[in-house]
Amino acid sequence: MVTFRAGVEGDYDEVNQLVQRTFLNDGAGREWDEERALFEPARSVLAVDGDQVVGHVGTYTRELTVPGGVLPAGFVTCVAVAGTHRRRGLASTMLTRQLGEIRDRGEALAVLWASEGSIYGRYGYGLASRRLSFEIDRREARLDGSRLDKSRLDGLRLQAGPAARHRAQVTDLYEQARPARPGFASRDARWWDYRLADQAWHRDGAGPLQAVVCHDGDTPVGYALYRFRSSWDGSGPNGEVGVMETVTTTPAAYTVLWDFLLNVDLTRKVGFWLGALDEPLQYLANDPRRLGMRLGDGLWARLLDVPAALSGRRYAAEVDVVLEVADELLPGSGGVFRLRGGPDHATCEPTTDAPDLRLDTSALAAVYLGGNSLGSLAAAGRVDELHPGAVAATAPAFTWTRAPHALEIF
Ligand SMILES: CC(=O)SCCNC(=O)CCNC(=O)[C@H](O)C(C)(C)COP(=O)(O)OP(=O)(O)OC[C@H]1O[C@@H](n2cnc3c(N)ncnc32)[C@H](O)[C@@H]1OP(=O)(O)O
Repeated sequence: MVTFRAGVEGDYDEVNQLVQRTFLNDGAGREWDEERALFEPARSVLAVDGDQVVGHVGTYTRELTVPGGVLPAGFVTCVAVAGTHRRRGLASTMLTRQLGEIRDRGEALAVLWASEGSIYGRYGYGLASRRLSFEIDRREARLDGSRLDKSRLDGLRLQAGPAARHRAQVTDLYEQARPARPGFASRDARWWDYRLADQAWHRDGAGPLQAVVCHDGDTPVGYALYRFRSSWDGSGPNGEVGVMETVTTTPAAYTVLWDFLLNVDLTRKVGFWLGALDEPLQYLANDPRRLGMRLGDGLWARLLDVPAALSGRRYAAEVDVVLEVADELLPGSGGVFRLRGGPDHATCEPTTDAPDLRLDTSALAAVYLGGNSLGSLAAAGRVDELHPGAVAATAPAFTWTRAPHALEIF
């Protein structure tokens, strides 16, 4: 019989083996101390059959930047059920129990990256951010010289080398950028150990992790993490630059860093898998089509405490609206709420007033980070307008200056 329990300290190895197997990795040589250090056993839910762990869902305790704020959130990870025990409801039981735990800890929302897009909607998650991936033929693509203000680029200089050597500057820049960008997640020392860990098996044939830091005078203003992959074919050099992330505090730093990444001798391609939907590169390139852009999904979000989540973000325009939120899985998290908000204030409280808009919790999650328009969800029939004009009056408030951007899969 399968039973469920919280994790304990000694569970990591068995959980890791289960996760490696279910993700179709052989697990060989994938012992990873930096990942082990992230494991929060008490936040895991395990399914156990006899003495065997046959299911797991995990949660990391982190902060998530939302429009105009930073909130504690449950970062859901390592959802796995053994092949022998699938489609019997084990994941549903664990994921539901996990959502209760996240809510009871006072975290207003949960976020995750989905292995398959069809899994999480049924648990109230909504696709809240998207990513653009880039596969750039660098002989065809370059930054458009006419858009580069050379006077602003003067005085910027680059310093490159093994990523670990630049850790202090990189972490500092990330902390400066984090509060302003929805989708960014807190990274304490353990998370930086993990991010900068340079496991050979993780390189997928590429070289060691590199950092390039841009300085304006003595001040660091941006960095990129990347790897080179050396390759030669019959016609000569065919190397690649694989960009992991770029974080900048000025537009000039962004331009200089991408100019560097696009102009590495002996390379032909630049890959960037986790770009933002509004990645500035697409507005700087001489020919955006040459950037090989592809749309992908990003963070899925699940609201657990609607008033805390909605009052914890800010709004691009003044809004005063009553929302009826249906939550089939966790009815206690739904209800009717009045949201009053603007660029520098927000309150959200249960109300008995008549609702202006009716939507389910996954539709609200989809617009929560500002990555989807409420009007688009309404066009899909996922928001009911109960008061004429309510969609048009509310949609602009839920947008934000920048698209949400999740920099890393966890
Ligand atoms: C955040 C993350 O970690 S994402 C990673 C998710 N994990 C993986 O992809 C690893 C490989 N897959 C697995 O381990 C399992 O198939 C899981 C965890 C995805 C699902 O576990 P199960 O115990 O089989 O799920 P469960 O029986 O509770 O099914 C719940 C529902 O989800 C559906 N479902 C489950 N897996 C999938 C899937 N891969 N694709 C589409 N639907 C799915 C089921 O059909 C079921 O639907 P229903 O409620 O309409 O009947």
